[in-house]
Amino acid sequence: MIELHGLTKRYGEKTVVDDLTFTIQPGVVTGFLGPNGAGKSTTMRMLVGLEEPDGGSSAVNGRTYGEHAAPAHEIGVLLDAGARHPGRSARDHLLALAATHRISAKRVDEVIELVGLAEVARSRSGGFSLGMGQRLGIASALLGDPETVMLDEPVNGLDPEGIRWIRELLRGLAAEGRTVFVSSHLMSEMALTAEHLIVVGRGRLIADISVADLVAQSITSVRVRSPRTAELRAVLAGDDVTVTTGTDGALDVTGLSLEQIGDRAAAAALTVHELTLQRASLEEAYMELTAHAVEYHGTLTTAGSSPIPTTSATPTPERTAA
Ligand SMILES: Nc1ncnc2c1ncn2[C@@H]1O[C@H](COP(=O)(O)OP(=O)(O)OP(=O)(O)O)[C@@H](O)[C@H]1O
Repeated sequence: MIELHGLTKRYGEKTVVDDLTFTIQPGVVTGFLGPNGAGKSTTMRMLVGLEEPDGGSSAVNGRTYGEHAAPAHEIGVLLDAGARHPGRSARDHLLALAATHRISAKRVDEVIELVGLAEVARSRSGGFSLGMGQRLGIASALLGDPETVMLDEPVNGLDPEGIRWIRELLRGLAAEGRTVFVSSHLMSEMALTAEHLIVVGRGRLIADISVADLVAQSITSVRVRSPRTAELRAVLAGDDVTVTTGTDGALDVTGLSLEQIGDRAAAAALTVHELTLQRASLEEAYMELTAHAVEYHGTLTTAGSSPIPTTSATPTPERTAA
């Protein structure tokens, strides 16, 4: 388990991690999401004592990182896959790490096998591709068979097969009852890997929410199709109701539930050929959550997005029909 209480970090005038409080539970993969510069890496670095917080506290498996006598058995981390001597082989790199915790060479060979580096384990790691480096970083994290695993952007540089492999690996580690905390700025990836999400923007907590709840909150409108569109439009009209017509003639309705629409159509004896909930994709829900927290905008970023909900209890803002 990982616990943060009011964790805060400032660099000069800028607060890059701002009063973060949340708990990462064992048994599920928790995704740590946020735009570039949101403070994810800084948070992770503080959790393992690589940065000193300016406020708040954190604990891994019930104790601060520094209180653990053998931290590699408590928390395995991948923070920088390039952090290795290029002249050393993968095996020697792992043996050196293993020596700090009296971990056996047998365990080194096990993790090499687990991450699929057996064929290149004795070659200079300086020649490794980005993906091979990520695999070596993951092997380092797993070396101590830790209860908690924390990986910063582990899919960086992996090919599709590698991405699928890490997804299954993380889910497997969680299924064994471990705490798995993994950062990404890609919702699409986290949607497939994580069951729970911590979303941050500009150092602040935006959402602490299960993927299932985020999906449930992302219902944005109801699509209804009828051969008597004009009459249906009239019976649905109301102050807080927005009805737009799609190119195929179907109506897209916000402000009424699926049941209310069905009841009104039935009361007016209007035949309905389709009545479906339209959900924003998780990617859209995430973009809405973080719209105001994106620090570095590309030229294609649209202006005037919805306000950010500040807690998990706040529903995803509804997409307004144009
Ligand atoms: N050592 C440092 N000195 C000054 N500013 C820093 C330092 N480390 C990080 N920052 C700043 O802190 C902010 C948060 O950075 P951080 O790397 O934690 O974000 P991130 O969410 O991991 O982003 P990314 O997805 O781009 O890796 C950024 O504005 C970054 O420029």
